[in-house]
Amino acid sequence: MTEYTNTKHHALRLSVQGVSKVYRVNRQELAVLRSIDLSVAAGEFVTIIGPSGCGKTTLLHIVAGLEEPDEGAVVIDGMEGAKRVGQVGYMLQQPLLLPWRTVEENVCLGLDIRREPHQQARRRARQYLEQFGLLDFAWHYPDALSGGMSQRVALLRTFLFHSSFLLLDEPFGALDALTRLSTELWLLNLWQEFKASILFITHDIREAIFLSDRIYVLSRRPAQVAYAIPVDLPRPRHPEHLASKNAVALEQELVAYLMKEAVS
Ligand SMILES: Nc1ncnc2c1ncn2[C@@H]1O[C@H](COP(=O)(O)OP(=O)(O)OP(=O)(O)O)[C@@H](O)[C@H]1O
Repeated sequence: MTEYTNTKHHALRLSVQGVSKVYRVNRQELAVLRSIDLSVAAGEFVTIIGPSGCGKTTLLHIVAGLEEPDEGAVVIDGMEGAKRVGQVGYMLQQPLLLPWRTVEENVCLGLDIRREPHQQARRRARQYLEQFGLLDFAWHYPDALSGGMSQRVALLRTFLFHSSFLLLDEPFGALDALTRLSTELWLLNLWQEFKASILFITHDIREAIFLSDRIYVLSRRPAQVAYAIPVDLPRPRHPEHLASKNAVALEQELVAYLMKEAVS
């Protein structure tokens, strides 16, 4: 594993320490995660990439507190065990918008759950809908939205509820290439506006490089951290950064590793 000292960011938001997980199904054991260490610092955008089925979602579930590890610890903002639950926002690949609520009402969902005063919540939602180019859709229902728009609404909802630390599980997997790129740029704007910390899962090497400050590369199951690689590209990111020497070399390194893990 490549050692990496984080100098740009300071406060540690997440520390995963020696996490292992074995599922037991029909008296059979499936070792999924083996001694995973990783961290996310304040304001950092960190991505996990790894072969299909290696245990990425399981790891995110453990961070969120939906599952418990067999060994190891997860510390979020200094809180461990059950205390960490509810400290992060978690968004799945499917946007899961409520079909009976308009876009504005969907974006307000978390604020309503938190019992923020009705008018105040709507004012805030409208401000962000406008700032992030969604105001024209505010009174639409989810079934009238494209896939890319639905993901934007779901992301904005997650940011408004848990603005400071988000877990995103392959949120753009179902989008076509151009929509995906514009939604990635949109997410980076949102991340910078909220100064959030993000732990992101993707299968897509280009996406990992484009978005991240650092990438953790997992081995096949039982997943271990094979590398933790800093992405040495300027911010704010532009699509042309992907053609730079650094990005191309990193992409080749990741492709070679992941192809080897997928076939061997
Ligand atoms: N609750 C569970 N009980 C038993 N096995 C499970 C459970 N959840 C996941 N698994 C198994 O654990 C392995 C890892 O699954 P997981 O979804 O974490 O991988 P992943 O890397 O996110 O997959 P993908 O790349 O397909 O998104 C898979 O073989 C899966 O079938």
